[in-house]
Amino acid sequence: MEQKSSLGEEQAYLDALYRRLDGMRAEAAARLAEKMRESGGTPQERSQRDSAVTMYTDQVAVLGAVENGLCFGRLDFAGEAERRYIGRIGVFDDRGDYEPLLVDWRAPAARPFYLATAAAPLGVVRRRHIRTAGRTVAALDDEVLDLDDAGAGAHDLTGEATLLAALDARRTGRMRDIVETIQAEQDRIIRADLSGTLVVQGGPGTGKTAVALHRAAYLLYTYRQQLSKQVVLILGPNPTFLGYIGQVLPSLAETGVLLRTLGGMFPGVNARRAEPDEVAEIKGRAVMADVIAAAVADRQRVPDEPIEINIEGETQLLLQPATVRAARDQVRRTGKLHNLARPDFDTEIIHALSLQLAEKIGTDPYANDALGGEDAPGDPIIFDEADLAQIRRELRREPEVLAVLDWLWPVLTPQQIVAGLYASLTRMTAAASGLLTLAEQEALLREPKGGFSPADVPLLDEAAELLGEEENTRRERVAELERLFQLEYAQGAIDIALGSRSVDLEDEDDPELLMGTDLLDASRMAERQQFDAALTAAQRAAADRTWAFGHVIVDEAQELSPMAWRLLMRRCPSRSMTVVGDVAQTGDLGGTSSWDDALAPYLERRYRLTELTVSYRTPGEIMDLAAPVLARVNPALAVPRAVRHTGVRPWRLTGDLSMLVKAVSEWSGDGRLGVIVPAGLLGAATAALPEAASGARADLTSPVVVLTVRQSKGLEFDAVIVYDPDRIVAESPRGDGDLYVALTRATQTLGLVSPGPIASLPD
Ligand SMILES: Nc1ncnc2c1ncn2[C@@H]1O[C@H](COP(=O)(O)OP(=O)(O)OP(=O)(O)O)[C@@H](O)[C@H]1O
Repeated sequence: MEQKSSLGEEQAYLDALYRRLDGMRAEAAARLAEKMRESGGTPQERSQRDSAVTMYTDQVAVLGAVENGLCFGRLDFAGEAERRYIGRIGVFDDRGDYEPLLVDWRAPAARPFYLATAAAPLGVVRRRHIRTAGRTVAALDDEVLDLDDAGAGAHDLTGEATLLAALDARRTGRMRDIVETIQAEQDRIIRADLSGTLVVQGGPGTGKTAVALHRAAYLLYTYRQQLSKQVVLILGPNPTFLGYIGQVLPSLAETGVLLRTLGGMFPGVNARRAEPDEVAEIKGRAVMADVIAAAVADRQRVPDEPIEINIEGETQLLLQPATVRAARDQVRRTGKLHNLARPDFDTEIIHALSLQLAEKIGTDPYANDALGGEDAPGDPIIFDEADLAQIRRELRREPEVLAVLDWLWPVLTPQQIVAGLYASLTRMTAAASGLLTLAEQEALLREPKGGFSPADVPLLDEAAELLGEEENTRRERVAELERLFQLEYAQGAIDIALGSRSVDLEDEDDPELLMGTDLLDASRMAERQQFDAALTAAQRAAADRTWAFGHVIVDEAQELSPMAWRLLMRRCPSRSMTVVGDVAQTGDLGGTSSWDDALAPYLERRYRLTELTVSYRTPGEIMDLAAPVLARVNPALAVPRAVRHTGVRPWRLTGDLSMLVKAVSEWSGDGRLGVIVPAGLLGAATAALPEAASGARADLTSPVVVLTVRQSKGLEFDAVIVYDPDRIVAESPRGDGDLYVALTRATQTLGLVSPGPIASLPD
């Protein structure tokens, strides 16, 4: 009875909240439409109008994103009968004195919702979880924070019933936000200080990714002024993963974040080339910074023999190796970057050539005499400074001189340095001898066609740092990107006006690929804004290789190579970072098994390490099976405590791929099944299961998905079948870590299919 009246009471409150939300939406949409209709005006007016369009577009997006689960909690405080409703955004009454109707979950006033316990109630007497379906209240879970209950419950879970309902829910192939059930240990990380580097170590399913995303939302809310200008970067391991998490931030009403993989961190390059793990490992080594530096230095040539240069087809000058060496050393001493130093090098060489030319003309007055040889030789000519300047100007126009300068000190792009290295063993050896073995150097050689791999990106970045960009190249690139972004931006504004949402997901494909509305509309609108584009800070950051982010969040951070860390640290000079990962799950050969090893070069030990200890994903029965594998990977790491047991032990079948096919066809679950196979069997397994989605860009919303361990990283499925665990272990030096990852992807059930007895797992 009491429950029923409470439901009615909460429904009435919810109805009022949604009415207010509808009102706010209508208002924002009307303002946006009005601003979009305006045209003309002074440049300043146009720029103000564009800022307003950006602001209202954001507002419409935010208000659209909070439809589901707008309000999910209520706190009742002791004494003064105060109540606070907690939700996705803050909502104020539009009448009277603007009473808060809903407190944003990120506001300090909402914190007791996540932290209050019976032992430390923070003034709260009751915490209510309001579960909704659309705009209807579906259920209420009350916790009375009573000291008599303090210490009860195995895990001190907050809102246990709501949490378990969320954990038991079928997976959709897209990650959901956890804003309704954030646990205390997670809340402390989400709201940790912005400054400094925070490392979050946690076993599989402890909510690291969820925490990282909510932290981004929290930081943007709390430090909006600062971070909306400087942008928060979230770096994830692969495009599938970014697709998986891509909806979380918009559902939390945050769009001002840049999501990227390492392969997308060099503007203008879409690094998707596949390569063997062993090759990626070599490219990730710290010593590659020296190899790239040597490769740049190697392009500053000193010839073995004097170079003959013909001036106007008649006078021959000789450029001596010693002259070139002296010029090169002189220019190197200035410390300027390679491309930016080229004019200095030109000056040195032209100066030397001009003296030579002057001397030639001076001692042979007929040399340049158009009449030639009739007159008697005169006295040597003395050149003054103006004559010499004239000679230098002429030399700078001589095609042969220019060609020689280009050969001795070419202006280069980072792509030319890196691809040039891979294209020639001579170049490779010149740069890498003493740093890499000959076999390693040879392993890096490759066909020039086919683009770059993700492991090349830190090398391109390193080269860019050493080359320096010529201002006009940079300006041209930014202009081109601005043009594309104007188009995207215009499209985004139209999409939002039509009520759909857009995410700033990494665009792996054609950046001009527009969806939804008519391209013409978008380009017309882009034209209108040609001169005063309202690029968002995130868009600017995406286009600018040297952008310094306000905060960087790295997920699956254990996979980053030393070279990748180097790139990332350059993008985050403030070292305000959240580094999230599990050193037991490292799969990449260039990744780390120790946070100290990875971070010491930049931070020494000045980082805060915190741990997540409870696994929300993986049931106890599966965690028990995985525990001995973890002990082999790193006995010092604790097995996360599973938050729930399902009563279903992992099952096993013996047989080959046909047995796997049978097991998949007999799977009767109505959620999603992940089939994890050794990398060497992906092709065969995909062929055997033609209905399943598969591979690097698998559609995770399909009922059955076939993946390698690497591809399954960070993902989860209702049920998982792992095929041939021993082969997974045997395939890589990090095989035990891989098996640990594979075993811990299921939220409900795990099955093992193997051609024989499984040596890598206990019976
Ligand atoms: N407080 C919570 N409330 C509800 N669900 C949660 C909570 N914390 C974590 N989860 C859920 O547990 C699952 C695992 O979370 P997540 O993927 O963030 O873990 P992870 O530590 O990143 O795992 P992995 O190391 O395997 O990548 C997700 O479905 C997530 O939504």
